Amino acid sequence: MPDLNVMPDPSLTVPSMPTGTGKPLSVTRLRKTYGGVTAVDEVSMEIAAGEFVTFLGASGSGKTTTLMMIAGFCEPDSGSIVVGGRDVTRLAPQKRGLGFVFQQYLLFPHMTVWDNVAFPLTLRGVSKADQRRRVGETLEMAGLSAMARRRPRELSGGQQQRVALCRALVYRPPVILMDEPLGALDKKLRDQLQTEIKRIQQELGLTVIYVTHDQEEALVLSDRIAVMRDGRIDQFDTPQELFERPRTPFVADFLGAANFLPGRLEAHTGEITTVRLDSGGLITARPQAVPDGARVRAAVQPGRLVLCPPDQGFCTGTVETVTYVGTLVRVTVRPLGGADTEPVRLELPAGRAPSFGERVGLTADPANVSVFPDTENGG
Ligand SMILES: Nc1ncnc2c1ncn2[C@@H]1O[C@H](COP(=O)(O)OP(=O)(O)OP(=O)(O)O)[C@@H](O)[C@H]1O
Repeated sequence: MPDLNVMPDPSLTVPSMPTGTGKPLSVTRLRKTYGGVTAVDEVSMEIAAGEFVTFLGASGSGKTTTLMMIAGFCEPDSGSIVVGGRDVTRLAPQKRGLGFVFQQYLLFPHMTVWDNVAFPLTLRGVSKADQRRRVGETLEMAGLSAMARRRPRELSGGQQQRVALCRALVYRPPVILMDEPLGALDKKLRDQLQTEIKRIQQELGLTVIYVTHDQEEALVLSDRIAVMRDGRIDQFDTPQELFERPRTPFVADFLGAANFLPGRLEAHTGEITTVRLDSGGLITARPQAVPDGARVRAAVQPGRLVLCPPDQGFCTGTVETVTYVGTLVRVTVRPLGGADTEPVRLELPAGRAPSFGERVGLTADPANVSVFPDTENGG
């Protein structure tokens, strides 16, 4: 039974946090080396107030180092960080006023949920009355009001992570930094908390910088994603742009496990680029600044390919595998003839699945086909 004397007055728990609390953040030519390793290499980005930005990349691509420099836990070799117009590059972490949520919840085990969430306010000398109001409304927003008197060990992993989120939100930082905050949770809980994080971020207009190596998570949460590789940003764009207009083969592959079809650039006509594939067919793509005759790779996501009658698309082949994954079906097609016999991967609605062994044609809207120089093969 909770001690009702210390429970917040319900009249004070009506959510009243102002929206639009987030501030813009700009990072200019941030660089960090460790011995001979360049962890972060001249990273620059402008993040708008209220934007949800994710650093996405493989292990070792520099995501955490970039975030830690923004947080102030890691000193950059050069470059600057400006939050809401204030240069914070040389400030100690606690002077930057940013919020953090990490994979490890780092809650105080001996304190109740309420006290854990109130802690940043106590540190900042916020009055008791204000603390009650802010902690109350923050817990309510995260659906934790009923657990205010529990200690962390009496909570599930997901609930503990929500408490950690509340603790970061309670003092309304202008920017919240999150490093794989859902990394330790199972898939179902991750999905649930993703929705909650997004809801709270939108409700409050928070600026969030989020680190993950999980592309699905990045796509669900982000207004924009910075795809990182070897300490640099390959592309910083909306999820849609990254999918539809990947600027590098790495982005095309990392986001959508693209098919890369080797060939030679045949012609540019108006808004269309034509590539003669090694498998014999012609594929049309978005215009690209690649010279005629160059070796190229035409990239197309499995979900952007469409079946057509044999001999009518850019490729004709035989259905090699058909795998149902929920409402989708994954299909591989082995192209007939030509030098290129790599199977092509498709993702189709389950109702449109072809049969094993069927002969099919493949086509794609040119707007969904990217062309990249094939640097390994003379492009
Ligand atoms: N304290 C350190 N000392 C030496 N090298 C480091 C240090 N921290 C990071 N690095 C190196 O810097 C590079 C970038 O590391 P970082 O942790 O930023 O990558 P990441 O993308 O966050 O990876 P992960 O997803 O595995 O956390 C890696 O090559 C890493 O080994």
